[in-house]
Amino acid sequence: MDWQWFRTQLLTWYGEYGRDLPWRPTADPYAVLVSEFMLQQTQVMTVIPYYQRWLKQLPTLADCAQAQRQDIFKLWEGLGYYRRAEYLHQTCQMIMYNYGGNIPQELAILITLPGIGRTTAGGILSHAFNLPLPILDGNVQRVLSRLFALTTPPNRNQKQLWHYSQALLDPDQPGRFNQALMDVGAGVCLPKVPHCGRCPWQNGCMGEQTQQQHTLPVREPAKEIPHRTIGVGVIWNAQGQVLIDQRPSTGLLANLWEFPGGKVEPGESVPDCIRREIQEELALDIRVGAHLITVNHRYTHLRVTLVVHHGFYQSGIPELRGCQAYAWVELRDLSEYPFPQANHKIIQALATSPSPPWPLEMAEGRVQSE
Ligand SMILES: Nc1nc2c([nH]c(=O)n2[C@H]2C[C@H](O)[C@@H](COP(=O)(O)OP(=O)(O)OP(=O)(O)O)O2)c(=O)[nH]1
Ligand SMILES: [Mg+2]
Repeated sequence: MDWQWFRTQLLTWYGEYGRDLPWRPTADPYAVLVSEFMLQQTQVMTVIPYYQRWLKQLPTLADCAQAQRQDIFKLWEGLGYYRRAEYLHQTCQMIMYNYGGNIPQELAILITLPGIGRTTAGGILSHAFNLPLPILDGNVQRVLSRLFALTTPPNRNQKQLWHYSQALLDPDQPGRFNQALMDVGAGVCLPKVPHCGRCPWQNGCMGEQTQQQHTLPVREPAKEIPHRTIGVGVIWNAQGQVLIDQRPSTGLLANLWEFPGGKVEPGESVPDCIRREIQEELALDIRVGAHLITVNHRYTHLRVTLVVHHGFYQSGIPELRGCQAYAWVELRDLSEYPFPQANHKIIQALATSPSPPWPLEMAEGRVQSE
């Protein structure tokens, strides 16, 4: 295989068509680290404003290490996969306290840090330190599967894919090479419609030569995503504040705030579910009132239908039974807390209903879907 041909083709193409992205010109390893975390599972266009805001508020690794958890989550809100925010925070703290504030330049060490897998480590080391380490995210897996006509589904073919990513990599300009490879994946070798006519590797692509560019990579049949109906209560107290709680530090949507509630059990009505959940999670007695909104939302591994009712505090002192913290807050202060994506519609519905004191039971229910 003439690896040099692939390198020259790609880097020449990149010089002309490479994207102008805010993290590309930087030589600051911390800025590269932030960009790599944000780009895990998230598209470039979505990441850009988050990246810029993050570096404005936390310009150095030390700033990030010392930041409050709450501020970290707030800066990440809306970007999804919130685990990444927590890992990035922890990683910066570990680099600060265990490695004197310098990002370790050894792959074997770097991948021991929270949230850093081989691809993220390769991205950081090649970009920030120009070390010859390959990457293999979803886009790269697709490009390589086509380029070498690999007919095994990528999730069962990791070893071979890593091998190709390493073999192709330009040892002199690994940072540029990896960036260019990502641009091919994001702009040319697209999942549904590969633009082979614009590809720097067209003449060397075994997938195209065998007319498999539309069928590769081979996908394994997708699993059904389970669906759950969730009863959710917006509980009001006599001061016109509403009750929110912070989800546990592990599991789905860890550390985010929510309106208390949970899964409706078989045969249970939604109001019964809300009463039970608030008893189970916070040990409070409430009365359930009018329906506020129903929101359908799809997370990566779960689809939920949130059936939201108003509710009224009756009695009890909150106990933290299934959550980390709780707070009674004014409606206008809700925006200070990081919530799951699906909650924006709930908060919007609250903002457009009349403010308390008002006959809460009379509130009109509205149904809204995806
Ligand atoms: N309670 C609640 N759940 C929400 C909100 N927003 C949101 O996306 N959800 C999602 C997160 C979860 O996938 C689901 C709630 O399920 P859960 O995991 O809390 O269920 P649960 O209380 O029955 O807990 P468990 O018995 O499974 O531990 O709904 C919200 O404001 N309140
Ligand atoms: Mg719950």
